[in-house]
Amino acid sequence: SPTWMKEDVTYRILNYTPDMLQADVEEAIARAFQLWSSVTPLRFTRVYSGQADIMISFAARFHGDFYSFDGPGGTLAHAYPPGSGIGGDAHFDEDENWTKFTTYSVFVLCAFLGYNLFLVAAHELGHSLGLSHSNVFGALMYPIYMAVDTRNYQLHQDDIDGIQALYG
Ligand SMILES: CC(C)C[C@H](C(=O)NO)C(=O)N[C@@H](CC(N)=O)C(=O)NCc1cccc(N)c1
Ligand SMILES: [Zn+2]
Repeated sequence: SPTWMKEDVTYRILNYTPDMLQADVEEAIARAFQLWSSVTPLRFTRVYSGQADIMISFAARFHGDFYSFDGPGGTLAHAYPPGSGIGGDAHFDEDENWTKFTTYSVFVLCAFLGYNLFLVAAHELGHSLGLSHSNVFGALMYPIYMAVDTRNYQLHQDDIDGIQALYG
């Protein structure tokens, strides 16, 4: 599978979801990148203009590529494997409710607040780095989202093995 042929990879946040504070979006994305940089030689640098390797955006329905989003639920986001142009880019479905909380958060009394952006971003960035889905239940790259406590989230060994097979 394709990988970035360099250790320094740039990313740019093109727009924001109205569901969260911009600072919380930026922190969720930065923490998601840190998960992967902590187990690879990769370094991620945020840029604020021009072309970045990984362009991050929120959009709904048709958004200019061949994979339109589907409204609330269903597909939450998608990301392209490493490459030029759209390669590496990650798109998040704006019709989802994005949050920094998880159902384990003390702030959540009962209602399901939505999808944790850090968790989904960590999964999507796995794709942006070249990982495909895992069949290991509990792995970050498992195809189905599971709300877990994200306060001190650790990559599953399967995720570490996968990314180190590409960049170790
Ligand atoms: C065929 C793909 C475009 C599906 C899409 C996905 O895998 N994106 O990476 C997706 O949004 N899958 C949903 C499946 C679902 N609605 O349960 C998902 O939760 N993926 C994100 C995710 C986030 C965090 C953890 C895990 N394991 C999966
Ligand atoms: Zn996925």
